[in-house]
Amino acid sequence: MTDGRSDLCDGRPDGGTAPDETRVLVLNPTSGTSAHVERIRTLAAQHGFTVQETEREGQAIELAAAAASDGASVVAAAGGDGTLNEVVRGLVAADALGDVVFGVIPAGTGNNFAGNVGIESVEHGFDVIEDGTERDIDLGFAGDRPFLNSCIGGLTAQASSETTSELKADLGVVAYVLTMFRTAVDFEGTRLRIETDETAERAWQGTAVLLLVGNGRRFPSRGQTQADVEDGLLDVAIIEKKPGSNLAGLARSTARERLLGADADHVTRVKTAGLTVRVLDDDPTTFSLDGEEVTARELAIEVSPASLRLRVGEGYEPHPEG
Ligand SMILES: Nc1ncnc2c1ncn2[C@@H]1O[C@H](COP(=O)(O)OP(=O)(O)OP(=O)(O)O)[C@@H](O)[C@H]1O
Repeated sequence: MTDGRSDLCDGRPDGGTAPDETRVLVLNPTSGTSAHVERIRTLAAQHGFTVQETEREGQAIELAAAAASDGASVVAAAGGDGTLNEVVRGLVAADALGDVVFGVIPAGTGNNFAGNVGIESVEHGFDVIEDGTERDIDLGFAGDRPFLNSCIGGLTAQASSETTSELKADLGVVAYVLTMFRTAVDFEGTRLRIETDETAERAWQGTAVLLLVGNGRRFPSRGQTQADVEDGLLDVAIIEKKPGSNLAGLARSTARERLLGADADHVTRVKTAGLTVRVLDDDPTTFSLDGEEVTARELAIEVSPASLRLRVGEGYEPHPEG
Protein backbone atom coordinates (compact mmCIF):
# COMPACT_ATOMS: atom_id res chain seq x y z
CA MET A 1 0.00 0.00 0.00
CA THR A 2 1.22 3.51 -0.70
CA ASP A 3 1.08 6.06 2.06
CA GLY A 4 -2.31 7.04 0.70
CA ARG A 5 -1.24 10.58 -0.03
CA SER A 6 -1.59 12.41 -3.34
CA ASP A 7 -1.02 16.00 -4.28
CA LEU A 8 -4.30 17.78 -4.81
CA CYS A 9 -2.55 20.73 -6.37
CA ASP A 10 -1.55 18.78 -9.48
CA GLY A 11 -2.61 20.90 -12.43
CA ARG A 12 -3.93 23.57 -10.05
CA PRO A 13 -1.19 26.13 -9.62
CA ASP A 14 -3.40 28.36 -7.47
CA GLY A 15 -4.26 25.45 -5.19
CA GLY A 16 -7.90 26.54 -5.37
CA THR A 17 -11.03 24.95 -6.73
CA ALA A 18 -10.21 22.50 -9.46
CA PRO A 19 -12.14 23.75 -12.49
CA ASP A 20 -12.72 20.26 -13.77
CA GLU A 21 -14.38 19.00 -10.60
CA THR A 22 -18.08 18.32 -10.69
CA ARG A 23 -19.28 18.58 -7.10
CA VAL A 24 -22.48 17.32 -5.56
CA LEU A 25 -23.46 17.74 -1.90
CA VAL A 26 -26.07 15.43 -0.42
CA LEU A 27 -27.65 17.35 2.47
CA ASN A 28 -29.80 15.86 5.21
CA PRO A 29 -31.76 18.89 6.43
CA THR A 30 -32.99 17.00 9.50
CA SER A 31 -29.54 16.08 10.93
CA GLY A 32 -28.46 17.65 14.18
CA THR A 33 -30.38 20.76 15.09
CA SER A 34 -31.15 21.66 11.45
CA ALA A 35 -29.89 25.18 12.26
CA HIS A 36 -27.08 24.71 9.78
CA VAL A 37 -29.19 24.24 6.65
CA GLU A 38 -29.19 27.80 5.25
CA ARG A 39 -25.49 28.24 5.93
CA ILE A 40 -24.66 24.99 4.18
CA ARG A 41 -26.73 25.92 1.12
CA THR A 42 -24.87 29.24 0.87
CA LEU A 43 -21.41 27.78 1.37
CA ALA A 44 -22.16 24.93 -1.04
CA ALA A 45 -23.07 27.41 -3.79
CA GLN A 46 -19.88 29.39 -3.11
CA HIS A 47 -17.82 26.23 -3.44
CA GLY A 48 -19.40 25.12 -6.71
CA PHE A 49 -21.63 22.34 -5.36
CA THR A 50 -24.97 21.26 -6.68
CA VAL A 51 -27.03 20.51 -3.56
CA GLN A 52 -29.34 17.51 -3.36
CA GLU A 53 -31.50 17.52 -0.22
CA THR A 54 -33.03 14.40 1.26
CA GLU A 55 -36.74 14.26 1.93
CA ARG A 56 -36.83 10.88 3.63
CA GLU A 57 -34.78 8.22 5.35
CA GLY A 58 -32.51 6.29 3.03
CA GLN A 59 -32.75 8.73 0.15
CA ALA A 60 -29.14 9.87 0.50
CA ILE A 61 -28.14 6.45 -0.87
CA GLU A 62 -30.05 7.03 -4.10
CA LEU A 63 -28.92 10.65 -4.46
CA ALA A 64 -25.26 9.77 -3.99
CA ALA A 65 -25.46 6.82 -6.38
CA ALA A 66 -27.13 9.00 -9.02
CA ALA A 67 -24.53 11.75 -8.56
CA ALA A 68 -21.69 9.26 -9.00
CA SER A 69 -23.32 7.61 -12.02
CA ASP A 70 -23.83 11.05 -13.59
CA GLY A 71 -20.07 11.66 -13.38
CA ALA A 72 -19.60 13.75 -10.22
CA SER A 73 -15.95 13.79 -9.17
CA VAL A 74 -16.65 14.94 -5.60
CA VAL A 75 -19.67 13.68 -3.69
CA ALA A 76 -19.96 15.16 -0.22
CA ALA A 77 -22.33 14.39 2.63
CA ALA A 78 -23.73 17.03 5.00
CA GLY A 79 -25.21 15.44 8.10
CA GLY A 80 -24.27 13.12 10.92
CA ASP A 81 -22.66 9.71 10.77
CA GLY A 82 -25.89 8.14 9.50
CA THR A 83 -25.98 10.42 6.48
CA LEU A 84 -22.28 9.89 5.78
CA ASN A 85 -22.92 6.17 5.88
CA GLU A 86 -25.79 6.43 3.41
CA VAL A 87 -23.76 8.51 0.96
CA VAL A 88 -20.94 5.98 1.05
CA ARG A 89 -23.53 3.23 0.49
CA GLY A 90 -24.59 5.13 -2.62
CA LEU A 91 -20.99 5.29 -3.87
CA VAL A 92 -20.63 1.56 -3.27
CA ALA A 93 -23.94 0.86 -5.08
CA ALA A 94 -22.72 2.88 -8.08
CA ASP A 95 -19.37 1.05 -7.97
CA ALA A 96 -17.75 4.48 -7.84
CA LEU A 97 -15.42 4.29 -4.83
CA GLY A 98 -12.26 4.59 -6.90
CA ASP A 99 -13.63 7.37 -9.11
CA VAL A 100 -15.14 9.76 -6.63
CA VAL A 101 -13.68 11.84 -3.81
CA PHE A 102 -15.84 11.71 -0.69
CA GLY A 103 -16.34 14.99 1.20
CA VAL A 104 -17.51 15.43 4.79
CA ILE A 105 -19.54 18.39 6.07
CA PRO A 106 -20.25 17.70 9.77
CA ALA A 107 -23.85 18.64 10.49
CA GLY A 108 -25.09 15.91 12.81
CA THR A 109 -25.30 15.57 16.55
CA GLY A 110 -22.06 13.82 17.32
CA ASN A 111 -20.10 13.94 14.05
CA ASN A 112 -17.78 11.21 15.23
CA PHE A 113 -16.33 10.30 11.87
CA ALA A 114 -15.66 13.94 10.92
CA GLY A 115 -13.76 14.38 14.19
CA ASN A 116 -11.67 11.29 13.45
CA VAL A 117 -10.51 12.73 10.12
CA GLY A 118 -9.74 16.23 11.38
CA ILE A 119 -12.85 18.04 10.12
CA GLU A 120 -13.99 20.45 12.79
CA SER A 121 -16.96 22.44 11.50
CA VAL A 122 -19.18 23.10 8.53
CA GLU A 123 -16.91 25.89 7.24
CA HIS A 124 -13.82 23.79 7.82
CA GLY A 125 -15.42 20.93 5.89
CA PHE A 126 -15.69 23.12 2.79
CA ASP A 127 -12.13 24.41 3.24
CA VAL A 128 -10.86 20.85 3.48
CA ILE A 129 -12.63 19.91 0.25
CA GLU A 130 -10.75 22.80 -1.41
CA ASP A 131 -7.26 22.15 -0.17
CA GLY A 132 -7.18 19.20 2.20
CA THR A 133 -4.78 16.34 1.70
CA GLU A 134 -6.28 13.37 -0.06
CA ARG A 135 -5.95 9.97 1.62
CA ASP A 136 -7.14 6.55 0.63
CA ILE A 137 -8.72 5.19 3.78
CA ASP A 138 -10.05 1.80 4.79
CA LEU A 139 -13.74 1.07 4.63
CA GLY A 140 -15.42 -1.58 6.75
CA PHE A 141 -18.03 -3.89 5.27
CA ALA A 142 -20.66 -5.95 7.08
CA GLY A 143 -21.92 -8.19 4.32
CA ASP A 144 -22.41 -5.77 1.44
CA ARG A 145 -23.05 -2.79 3.71
CA PRO A 146 -20.18 -0.35 4.29
CA PHE A 147 -19.30 1.34 7.57
CA LEU A 148 -16.93 4.20 8.21
CA ASN A 149 -16.65 4.19 11.97
CA SER A 150 -18.10 1.09 13.54
CA CYS A 151 -20.26 -1.99 13.42
CA ILE A 152 -21.85 -2.71 16.80
CA GLY A 153 -23.66 -5.96 17.53
CA GLY A 154 -25.95 -6.83 20.41
CA LEU A 155 -27.67 -3.52 20.84
CA THR A 156 -31.36 -3.39 21.18
CA ALA A 157 -33.34 -0.99 19.05
CA GLN A 158 -34.73 0.28 22.32
CA ALA A 159 -31.31 1.25 23.62
CA SER A 160 -30.47 2.96 20.37
CA SER A 161 -33.64 5.01 20.26
CA GLU A 162 -33.43 5.99 23.91
CA THR A 163 -29.92 7.35 23.65
CA THR A 164 -30.05 11.09 24.02
CA SER A 165 -28.34 13.46 21.61
CA GLU A 166 -26.36 14.95 24.44
CA LEU A 167 -24.99 11.58 25.44
CA LYS A 168 -24.19 10.67 21.82
CA ALA A 169 -22.27 13.89 21.36
CA ASP A 170 -20.31 13.24 24.51
CA LEU A 171 -19.47 9.60 24.24
CA GLY A 172 -20.42 8.43 20.80
CA VAL A 173 -21.07 4.77 20.62
CA VAL A 174 -20.28 4.09 24.25
CA ALA A 175 -23.41 6.09 24.98
CA TYR A 176 -25.40 3.29 23.43
CA VAL A 177 -23.73 0.85 25.75
CA LEU A 178 -24.55 2.88 28.80
CA THR A 179 -28.13 3.29 27.68
CA MET A 180 -28.35 -0.40 27.12
CA PHE A 181 -27.24 -1.09 30.65
CA ARG A 182 -29.65 1.48 31.99
CA THR A 183 -32.65 0.32 30.01
CA ALA A 184 -31.96 -3.38 30.01
CA VAL A 185 -30.01 -4.26 33.12
CA ASP A 186 -31.36 -7.78 32.84
CA PHE A 187 -30.02 -8.22 29.33
CA GLU A 188 -28.32 -11.59 29.36
CA GLY A 189 -26.43 -11.11 26.14
CA THR A 190 -26.35 -12.95 22.87
CA ARG A 191 -24.65 -16.26 22.23
CA LEU A 192 -22.14 -15.71 19.46
CA ARG A 193 -19.48 -17.62 17.61
CA ILE A 194 -16.81 -15.35 16.19
CA GLU A 195 -14.06 -16.47 13.87
CA THR A 196 -11.37 -14.09 12.73
CA ASP A 197 -9.44 -14.46 9.49
CA GLU A 198 -6.26 -15.19 11.39
CA THR A 199 -7.62 -17.60 13.95
CA ALA A 200 -10.39 -19.54 12.22
CA GLU A 201 -9.28 -22.66 14.08
CA ARG A 202 -9.57 -20.87 17.43
CA ALA A 203 -13.01 -19.35 17.29
CA TRP A 204 -14.36 -17.30 20.19
CA GLN A 205 -17.64 -18.64 21.45
CA GLY A 206 -19.63 -17.30 24.33
CA THR A 207 -22.31 -14.93 25.51
CA ALA A 208 -21.57 -11.35 24.59
CA VAL A 209 -23.49 -8.30 25.68
CA LEU A 210 -21.76 -6.32 23.01
CA LEU A 211 -19.57 -6.76 19.98
CA LEU A 212 -17.71 -3.63 18.96
CA VAL A 213 -15.95 -3.58 15.58
CA GLY A 214 -14.19 -0.34 14.76
CA ASN A 215 -12.77 0.97 11.52
CA GLY A 216 -12.41 4.71 12.16
CA ARG A 217 -13.03 4.23 15.83
CA ARG A 218 -11.62 2.04 18.55
CA PHE A 219 -12.92 1.35 22.00
CA PRO A 220 -10.35 1.95 24.72
CA SER A 221 -11.39 2.25 28.34
CA ARG A 222 -10.06 5.79 28.36
CA GLY A 223 -8.34 8.29 26.08
CA GLN A 224 -8.11 8.51 22.33
CA THR A 225 -10.89 6.76 20.42
CA GLN A 226 -9.60 7.54 16.93
CA ALA A 227 -8.36 4.40 15.21
CA ASP A 228 -5.77 3.98 12.47
CA VAL A 229 -7.98 4.00 9.42
CA GLU A 230 -5.15 3.13 7.04
CA ASP A 231 -3.84 -0.04 8.68
CA GLY A 232 -6.10 -2.50 6.86
CA LEU A 233 -7.37 -3.78 10.19
CA LEU A 234 -10.49 -3.63 12.32
CA ASP A 235 -10.35 -3.11 16.09
CA VAL A 236 -12.60 -5.69 17.71
CA ALA A 237 -13.77 -5.78 21.34
CA ILE A 238 -16.07 -8.53 22.59
CA ILE A 239 -17.69 -7.72 25.91
CA GLU A 240 -19.12 -10.48 28.05
CA LYS A 241 -21.53 -9.98 30.86
CA LYS A 242 -19.84 -9.38 34.15
CA PRO A 243 -21.59 -10.12 37.42
CA GLY A 244 -23.02 -6.96 38.93
CA SER A 245 -22.59 -4.96 35.76
CA ASN A 246 -25.48 -2.65 36.39
CA LEU A 247 -23.70 0.58 35.58
CA ALA A 248 -26.59 2.91 36.19
CA GLY A 249 -25.64 5.70 38.53
CA LEU A 250 -21.92 5.58 37.84
CA ALA A 251 -20.18 8.60 36.37
CA ARG A 252 -19.93 8.19 32.61
CA SER A 253 -16.14 8.09 32.60
CA THR A 254 -16.12 5.45 35.31
CA ALA A 255 -18.67 3.41 33.39
CA ARG A 256 -16.58 3.48 30.24
CA GLU A 257 -13.53 2.33 32.16
CA ARG A 258 -15.47 -0.42 33.89
CA LEU A 259 -16.95 -1.63 30.64
CA LEU A 260 -13.88 -1.50 28.45
CA GLY A 261 -11.01 -1.72 30.92
CA ALA A 262 -7.98 -3.28 29.26
CA ASP A 263 -7.27 -5.50 32.22
CA ALA A 264 -10.89 -6.60 32.54
CA ASP A 265 -11.19 -10.31 31.94
CA HIS A 266 -14.63 -9.89 30.42
CA VAL A 267 -13.24 -8.00 27.39
CA THR A 268 -11.57 -9.84 24.50
CA ARG A 269 -9.70 -7.66 22.05
CA VAL A 270 -8.31 -8.48 18.64
CA LYS A 271 -7.18 -6.66 15.53
CA THR A 272 -8.14 -8.43 12.36
CA ALA A 273 -8.77 -7.88 8.65
CA GLY A 274 -12.00 -9.80 8.87
CA LEU A 275 -14.30 -11.86 11.06
CA THR A 276 -17.44 -13.94 10.77
CA VAL A 277 -20.12 -13.59 13.41
CA ARG A 278 -22.75 -16.27 13.92
CA VAL A 279 -25.68 -15.72 16.26
CA LEU A 280 -26.35 -18.97 18.13
CA ASP A 281 -29.59 -17.80 19.77
CA ASP A 282 -32.96 -18.42 18.14
CA ASP A 283 -33.46 -14.80 17.23
CA PRO A 284 -31.20 -12.78 14.95
CA THR A 285 -29.27 -9.84 16.37
CA THR A 286 -29.37 -6.18 15.47
CA PHE A 287 -26.13 -4.62 14.33
CA SER A 288 -25.62 -0.89 14.04
CA LEU A 289 -23.46 0.37 11.18
CA ASP A 290 -22.54 4.00 11.95
CA GLY A 291 -25.94 4.16 13.66
CA GLU A 292 -27.87 2.53 10.79
CA GLU A 293 -29.42 -0.78 11.79
CA VAL A 294 -29.23 -4.18 10.16
CA THR A 295 -30.56 -7.46 11.58
CA ALA A 296 -28.77 -10.71 10.83
CA ARG A 297 -28.06 -14.24 12.03
CA GLU A 298 -24.68 -14.35 10.38
CA LEU A 299 -22.48 -11.53 9.22
CA ALA A 300 -19.14 -11.47 7.45
CA ILE A 301 -17.34 -8.31 8.56
CA GLU A 302 -14.21 -7.25 6.75
CA VAL A 303 -12.09 -4.30 5.84
CA SER A 304 -11.56 -3.06 2.32
CA PRO A 305 -8.14 -1.39 2.60
CA ALA A 306 -7.45 2.03 1.10
CA SER A 307 -10.71 2.07 -0.80
CA LEU A 308 -12.33 5.42 0.06
CA ARG A 309 -10.82 8.63 -1.35
CA LEU A 310 -11.19 11.33 1.26
CA ARG A 311 -9.81 14.82 1.89
CA VAL A 312 -8.80 15.19 5.51
CA GLY A 313 -8.27 18.13 7.89
CA GLU A 314 -4.88 19.31 9.20
CA GLY A 315 -5.55 17.63 12.54
CA TYR A 316 -5.93 14.18 10.97
CA GLU A 317 -3.46 11.77 12.51
CA PRO A 318 -2.94 8.82 10.13
CA HIS A 319 -1.43 6.56 12.75
CA PRO A 320 -2.75 7.55 16.20
CA GLU A 321 -1.19 6.01 19.26
CA GLY A 322 -2.79 2.67 20.04
N1 LIG B 1 -35.47 14.34 5.12
C1 LIG B 1 -35.36 13.41 6.07
N2 LIG B 1 -36.35 13.21 6.97
C2 LIG B 1 -36.21 12.29 7.95
N3 LIG B 1 -35.12 11.52 8.13
C3 LIG B 1 -34.10 11.67 7.25
C4 LIG B 1 -34.19 12.63 6.18
N4 LIG B 1 -33.02 12.57 5.49
C5 LIG B 1 -32.26 11.63 6.10
N5 LIG B 1 -32.90 11.09 7.15
C6 LIG B 1 -32.43 10.06 8.09
O1 LIG B 1 -31.86 10.69 9.23
C7 LIG B 1 -31.09 9.70 9.92
C8 LIG B 1 -30.09 10.30 10.90
O2 LIG B 1 -29.23 11.15 10.29
P1 LIG B 1 -27.77 11.51 10.85
O3 LIG B 1 -27.13 10.36 11.53
O4 LIG B 1 -27.06 12.12 9.72
O5 LIG B 1 -28.07 12.69 11.88
P2 LIG B 1 -27.99 12.76 13.45
O6 LIG B 1 -28.63 11.56 14.05
O7 LIG B 1 -28.52 14.10 13.82
O8 LIG B 1 -26.44 12.82 13.73
P3 LIG B 1 -25.36 11.82 14.41
O9 LIG B 1 -25.36 10.53 13.65
O10 LIG B 1 -24.07 12.56 14.29
O11 LIG B 1 -25.78 11.66 15.82
C9 LIG B 1 -30.53 8.81 8.81
O12 LIG B 1 -30.85 7.47 9.12
C10 LIG B 1 -31.28 9.25 7.55
O13 LIG B 1 -31.79 8.16 6.81
